[in-house]
Amino acid sequence: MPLGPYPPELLTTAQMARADRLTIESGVAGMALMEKAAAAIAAAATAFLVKTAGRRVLVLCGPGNNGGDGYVAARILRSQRFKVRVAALTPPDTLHGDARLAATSWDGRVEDAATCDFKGVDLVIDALFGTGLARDLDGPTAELILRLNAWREETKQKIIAIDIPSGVDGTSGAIRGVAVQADSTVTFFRLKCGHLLLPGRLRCGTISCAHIGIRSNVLEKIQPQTFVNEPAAWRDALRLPSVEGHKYARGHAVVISGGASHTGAARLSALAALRGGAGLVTLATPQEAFAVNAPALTAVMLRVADGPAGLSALLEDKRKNVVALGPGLGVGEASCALVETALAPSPERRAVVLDADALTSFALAPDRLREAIRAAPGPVVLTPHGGEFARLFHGQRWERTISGAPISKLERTRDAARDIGAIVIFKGPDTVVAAPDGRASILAEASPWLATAGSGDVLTGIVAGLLAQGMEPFAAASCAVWMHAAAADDFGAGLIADDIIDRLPAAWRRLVSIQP
Ligand SMILES: NC(=O)C1=CN([C@@H]2O[C@H](COP(=O)(O)OP(=O)(O)OC[C@H]3O[C@@H](n4cnc5c(N)ncnc54)[C@H](O)[C@@H]3O)[C@@H](O)[C@H]2O)[C@@H](O)CC1
Ligand SMILES: Nc1ncnc2c1ncn2[C@@H]1O[C@H](COP(=O)(O)OP(=O)(O)O)[C@@H](O)[C@H]1O
Ligand SMILES: [K+]
Repeated sequence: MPLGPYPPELLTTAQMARADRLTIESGVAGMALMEKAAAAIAAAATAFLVKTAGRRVLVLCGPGNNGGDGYVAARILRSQRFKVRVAALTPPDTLHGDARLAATSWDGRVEDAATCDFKGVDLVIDALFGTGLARDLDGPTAELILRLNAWREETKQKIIAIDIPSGVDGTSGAIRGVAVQADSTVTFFRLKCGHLLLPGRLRCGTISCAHIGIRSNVLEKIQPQTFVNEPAAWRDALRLPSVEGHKYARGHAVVISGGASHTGAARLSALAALRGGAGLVTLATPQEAFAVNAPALTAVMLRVADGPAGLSALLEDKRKNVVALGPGLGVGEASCALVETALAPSPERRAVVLDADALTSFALAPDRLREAIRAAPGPVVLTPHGGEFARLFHGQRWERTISGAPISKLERTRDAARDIGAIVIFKGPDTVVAAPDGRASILAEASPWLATAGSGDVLTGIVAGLLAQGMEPFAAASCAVWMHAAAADDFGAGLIADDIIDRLPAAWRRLVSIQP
């Protein structure tokens, strides 16, 4: 995971605007923030130009404060003797507030961005739109961005975006019409959700976050609920084995196997639960699959449990504190009944992890699952991929709000968690974890090699393993997603699901080395 670490909180564009406002109200001049923002951009540009021995910079400025940052950066770069051109979407004398002040600090020529050329340019700074982008881009602005992206493609020259590539929605990561393809993005104070959510993340290039004089105590008023999924967000909730501990102190997870011809998935989950740190893991198998499972297990224990009655009998052992089911389970009423048994009210606060077929089985009856989760005494974690999410939460099909703003994967996950009353891990390249109380995390980066059969089954097991140890459920779900990605990162190219399990100790070592 080469990106980050980033500051922990992620903001919406509205929250970022509030952070700016609160800072300005506290007595810091808007222009002072802009000078610092521009200095960070100029430093990034200089580093790039020195590396490539480039001298000619084109700054594209928009109508708001993002454009303002651009004018100031242009001035700083010219003072460093780079050859700087500025091209603007609107004439500088039509700007307002700090942007106008910033534009007047540039005493060079201002070209019309609609017709400007990129001849001989070594680097473009994209200062068209930042967090104030309010609607889809079209007309000459859209044409300019398409021309800019084509120039980058053709010449292999680079683009640095100020705050966010223009056209990317900072809150949702959606592309509003068209968007700049940047090589590097310098944002301020905190990342915005749209920097990590797809497709926005793919437009940012490398992301860095500069401090511009906004104090972190503004966050006490803003109360962000979304976090970068990095150890800083949950490391202090992690349970490590204690010197006087024993295996039962680390919990006992039960994973339910499918029938004789579908046993591999649950075995992956079971072994991952053990590597995830559960003290004991039992694979509960139907009798018909016993002979298939038995020779394939060593540290994972095996018990026969046929149907709901068999599972109930197994769960009479109160020390079995987590049940995970779904991988290879089969879709249908039999699986619904097993899920309901796992979730059934009992004096213990047993945790339940539902994945794959355990979710799809309720596609036609999500209310039935909602009821069972409501009655469940312990925490419940659902781990859908895109298809499973769509099947289970098909009511949430709207892509935009009435005002036209895109609804993000983050908001859909948060709504789903609230609606169903469980922690939801919405998997994919930008995995989002959301809790019913509104907290959410987004993974900054994961190896695309994770898109391999059985990889999700491993994640299910890691979640179960962490829950077995009594880790707080939202933290456990986020930590599992991070460990899964860290293990894949450690292995590198050519990974299959079994390799993720083998590399979990490397993820543990990284975590153990970080002080809470
Ligand atoms: N004082 C501040 O508030 C600071 C702001 N900063 C910079 O300011 C940016 C935010 O500034 P603004 O809020 O002015 O917003 P932007 O500069 O991102 O854009 C807002 C302007 O674009 C117009 N606009 C929005 N969507 C459009 C569309 N689709 N087509 C055409 N025009 C459109 C709006 O009417 C407005 O004029 C940040 O991204 C950051 O770069 C930084 O300098 C730090 C300090
Ligand atoms: N392109 C990708 N980049 C990074 N991670 C991915 C990508 N595609 C899938 N993943 C991750 O791989 C896992 C796949 O899970 P899932 O779709 O359930 O697979 P399976 O059912 O085969 O186990 C999830 O953790 C998901 O987040
Ligand atoms: K920009």
